[in-house]
Amino acid sequence: MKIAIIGTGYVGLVSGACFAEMGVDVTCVDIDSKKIEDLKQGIIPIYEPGLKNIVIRNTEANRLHFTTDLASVINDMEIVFIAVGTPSDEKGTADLSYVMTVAENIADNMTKPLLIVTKSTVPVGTSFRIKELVRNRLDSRGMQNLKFDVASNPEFLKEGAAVNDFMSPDRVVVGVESERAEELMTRLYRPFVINNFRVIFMDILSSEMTKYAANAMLATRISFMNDVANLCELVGADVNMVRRGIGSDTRIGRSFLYPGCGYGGSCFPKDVRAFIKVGEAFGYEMKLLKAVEVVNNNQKNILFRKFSQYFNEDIKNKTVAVWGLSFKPETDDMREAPSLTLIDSLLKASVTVRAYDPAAMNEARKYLNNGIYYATDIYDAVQGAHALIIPTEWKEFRLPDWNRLKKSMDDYLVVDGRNIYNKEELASHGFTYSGIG
Ligand SMILES: NC(=O)c1ccc[n+]([C@@H]2O[C@H](COP(=O)([O-])OP(=O)(O)OC[C@H]3O[C@@H](n4cnc5c(N)ncnc54)[C@H](O)[C@@H]3O)[C@@H](O)[C@H]2O)c1
Ligand SMILES: O=c1ccn([C@@H]2O[C@H](COP(=O)(O)OP(=O)(O)O[C@H]3O[C@H](CO)[C@@H](O)[C@H](O)[C@H]3O)[C@@H](O)[C@H]2O)c(=O)[nH]1
Repeated sequence: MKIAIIGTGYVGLVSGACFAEMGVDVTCVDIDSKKIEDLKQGIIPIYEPGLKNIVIRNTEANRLHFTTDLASVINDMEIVFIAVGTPSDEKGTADLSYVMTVAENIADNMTKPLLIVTKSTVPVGTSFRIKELVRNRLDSRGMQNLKFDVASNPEFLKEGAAVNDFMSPDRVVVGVESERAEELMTRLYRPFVINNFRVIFMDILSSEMTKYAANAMLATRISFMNDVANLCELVGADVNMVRRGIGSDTRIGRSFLYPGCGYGGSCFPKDVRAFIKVGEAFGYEMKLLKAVEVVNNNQKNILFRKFSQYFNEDIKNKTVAVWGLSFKPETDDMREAPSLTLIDSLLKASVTVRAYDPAAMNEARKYLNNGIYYATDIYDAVQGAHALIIPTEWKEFRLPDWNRLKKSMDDYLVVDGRNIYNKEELASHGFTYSGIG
């Protein structure tokens, strides 16, 4: 089976590499020629555990190819996936310009029947817009008889665990409107779910809706727990115990109940905004999701507030060590990372920032202007610091040498944005601890 994936970012590259791993002949297409040249040489543009080996192995096996030239490959394909970005526009609506440009490109070059699959996260109705656009452009080329199908196949992988999520999905959601599309997608996904067939076929609108509903539900759980944590702090309850107490109810479940300094990343923030806008477009107010967003924006300021309150707002010219810059561990992705909100507030308050991240330092430089010091490791970051703040829970932060840290710091506040430390233990080393909840 031959497929093309257009857009070689987090989703396109992981999907392409994983499909190739299952024996599919995959061509990854991108307009970024530097990215494509690098990939041909086994240089991976993102930090994603396990990805490099799969890319190199399948490139060497001649099952995974990279090109910038869609036109030269499209007519060899049975399926083409659209996996380009759908960022928020200035109003929070999903910007579909990349998706539509790709659809035009497909329409202007296809000469054989094709299944066009939307993998990007898109507002309900987008796959039908693609269908209409492609049909119109084919007709205007005099190709009224050329048949094609569309399908929706939203992606549910998490960054930092993307390969595993893709290779062993909880489920695969596919929206179709023709038997041919269902047959092709069944054939493509069978190797991933061979012992337990978890492909859920549905209509296209429901499939597009499922993706936003899943992310919105997860974001809602997080904002709910952040509210619960903030109230726990006021009433003197322990949110970690509350989390365990409610998570052991199988109706609630344990995952995605961790309070913190807000959700970030390239998906939850933009998809919650876009889902609210889908509601607006249909005259329906998504009140709950608006609150989810408000809670999250507030939570992203919590680390700065705790630091500032500890020093009675007298923070000018203080020094802060920030451990963890990416929006979550095991990725270098900085999109909408809570660390950005924190560092912005610190710099505005004339606080000196010494930052360290195991993987995202280069990426962080693109998001943060000069004015912060990029430390070589966690110990370098705390030199002369009055406080240590942790927005991201990388594993290497879990068990530091507290005595060594104490000797390097000028004051001893630890603001733990992900509740990875124990208050009593830190107190025994002479630190003042402030977690979430
Ligand atoms: N990142 C995730 O974890 C994740 C998970 C599930 C779904 N999604 C969704 O998948 C989509 C892609 O997200 P991403 O994070 O992989 O994006 P990304 O920004 O990492 O990658 C997008 C890629 O598309 C390329 N591109 C743009 N226009 C192009 C064109 N005309 N032709 C070919 N390539 C083009 C860009 O150069 C870039 O390499 C989004 O809709 C996102 O919401 C993302
Ligand atoms: O209990 C939790 C779980 C997560 N987070 C935060 O939520 C954000 C998102 O985390 P996560 O969902 O693990 O990463 P993403 O890679 O953004 O993945 C989400 O977004 C993707 C893009 O749509 C979807 O495919 C995934 O299913 C969905 O989990 C991060 O800032 C986390 O720190 C919490 O604060 N508490």
